[in-house]
Amino acid sequence: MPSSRTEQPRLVLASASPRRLALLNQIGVTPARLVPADMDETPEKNELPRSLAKRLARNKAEISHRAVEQDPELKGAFVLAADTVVAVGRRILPKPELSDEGATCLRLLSGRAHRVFTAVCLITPAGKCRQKLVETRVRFKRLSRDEIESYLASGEWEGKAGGYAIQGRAGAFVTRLVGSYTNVVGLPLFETVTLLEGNRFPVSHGWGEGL
Ligand SMILES: Cc1cn([C@H]2C[C@H](O)[C@@H](COP(=O)(O)OP(=O)(O)OP(=O)(O)O)O2)c(=O)[nH]c1=O
Repeated sequence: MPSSRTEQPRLVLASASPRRLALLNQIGVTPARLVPADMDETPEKNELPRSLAKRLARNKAEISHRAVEQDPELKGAFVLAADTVVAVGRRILPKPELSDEGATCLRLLSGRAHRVFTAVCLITPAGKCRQKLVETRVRFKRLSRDEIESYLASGEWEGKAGGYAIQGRAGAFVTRLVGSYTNVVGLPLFETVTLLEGNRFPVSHGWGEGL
């Protein structure tokens, strides 16, 4: 319950991703709590990449919101969730855990353009669900067998959508990017701020005290 007129409303981040937390912190937003949603992220039959991202972001937000509403300390907080999907055409790439799967992703991405979709879902204190879907086009250089091998040895791909992390070594594979860079990392900052501010969660309010 806000006690003074300068008090910021509370935000719960429905994510276990350290990248999402770091991106939120980058814009001066500190979640009151992390309440990740544990759920099956398997695509449905014939599900399109953008539909999958939207469905999963919404489900994550709703699961987390239910837990938040049960918690007297958090009840009434905003809940923010996101889901990132990498696709080549209609083909959805996995979040590989095994190096074979990681190699398949990299061979598929090599020398080609692909799309990264991140859906962001915000549940307001009034229980309204607001979503945005952001698309970024990324092109990779042609990857040699050695480059694929040494990237796999780095382990940076594990559990990342499409089997790479643009914020790490794979940044050097990118020959072209159209759209939001932070969208690829997992949380499109421009659109997230627009979503938050459009729903009465001020973000840039206290920026005078920043860097
Ligand atoms: C393409 C790409 C993805 N990723 C990451 C972002 C996400 O963490 C992950 C995509 O999986 P997600 O299912 O979106 O997120 P997650 O399971 O890691 O976290 P949570 O559901 O708890 O929020 O891949 C990068 O870090 N860099 C990249 O370049």
